[in-house]
Amino acid sequence: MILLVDAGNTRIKWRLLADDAVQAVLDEGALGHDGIDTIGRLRERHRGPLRVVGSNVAGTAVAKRITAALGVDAVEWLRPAPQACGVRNLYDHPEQLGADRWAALIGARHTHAQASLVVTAGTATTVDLLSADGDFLGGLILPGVDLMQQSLARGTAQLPLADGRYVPQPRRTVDAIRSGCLHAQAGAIERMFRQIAAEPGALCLLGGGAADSFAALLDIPLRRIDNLVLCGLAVVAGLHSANA
Ligand SMILES: Nc1ncnc2c1ncn2[C@@H]1O[C@H](COP(=O)(O)OP(=O)(O)O)[C@@H](O)[C@H]1O
Ligand SMILES: CC(C)(COP(=O)(O)O)[C@@H](O)C(=O)NCCC(=O)O
Ligand SMILES: [K+]
Repeated sequence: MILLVDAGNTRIKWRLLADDAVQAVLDEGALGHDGIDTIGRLRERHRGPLRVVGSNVAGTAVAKRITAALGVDAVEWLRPAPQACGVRNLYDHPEQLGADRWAALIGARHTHAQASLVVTAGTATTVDLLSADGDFLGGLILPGVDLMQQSLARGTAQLPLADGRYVPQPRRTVDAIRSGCLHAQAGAIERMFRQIAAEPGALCLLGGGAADSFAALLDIPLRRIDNLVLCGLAVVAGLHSANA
C-alpha cells in the first residue's frame, strides 16, 4: 500500500492506494492539526507494508508527528527540485517553492498537458502558471479566504468575524466583508489567467478546502479537482507515468 500525505497549514489530507496494477483508492481523509496523532488509526483498518510519500509545508514538528503516528521508519517527503516528472521549476531558488505547490504542478501536468493556471485555495491561496511545455513560470501567494476575513476582524475596531454571504451589491457589513474577500480571490485568479488565456486548451485547475466558496464566481475555463497535491504525489511515487 502507498499512503499519500498532503500536510498543509490547516489540515492534513491523505489518500491510501493499493500498490498493485489497479491502484484503487482504499481510503482517504483529512485531519486538523490537533488530530494528527490519530492518523495511525488507518493502519488498524489496513494492515500490511506501507510506503508513505508526502508533501509538508506545516513545519518539521508536524512532519515528525506524522512519521511517529504512522509508526513508519521514514516518510518520503517531496522536495521541490529544478525539474521533475515533466515539470521545470523556474523559481529563482527552486528549493524555496512550497512542496505542496510543486506536487500540485506535477499533478496538473499529468491531468492537463496544456497551458494551465493551478490554483490551490487553502490557508493561503496559490495561483501558479504552468506552460504547455511544462514550465512553472511563477505564481502568486495570497491570504486564503478565511485568513483574509480574520485579518479584517483582527486589524479593525468595527469589523466582526461573522458569516456574511456573497452578494453582487453588498449592503450589510458582513456581506461586504465576505463578498470583498471572495472577489479578491476570484479577481486575482482571473487576472493571472489572462497571461495564458490565448493559448490552446488553456484551463484553470482549482482545488483546496476553500475552492467551493468562490468557484462559481470565476468566468474562465475551469475544472474543479479535489486534491491536485495528492494527484501529484501519486505521480512522484511512480503510480502514474507523467505526461511529457
Ligand atoms: N472542514 C473544514 N475544516 C477546515 N477548513 C475547511 C473545512 N472545510 C473547508 N475549509 C476551508 O478550507 C481551508 C483549508 O483548506 P486546505 O486545503 O485543507 O488548506 P491547507 O492545505 O492550507 O491545510 C480553510 O481555510 C477553510 O477556508
Ligand atoms: C504558500 C504556502 C504557505 C501554501 O500553504 P497552504 O495554504 O497549502 O497551507 C506554502 O506553499 C509555502 O509555505 N510555500 C513556501 C514559499 C513559496 O512557495 O514560495
Ligand atoms: K494553498
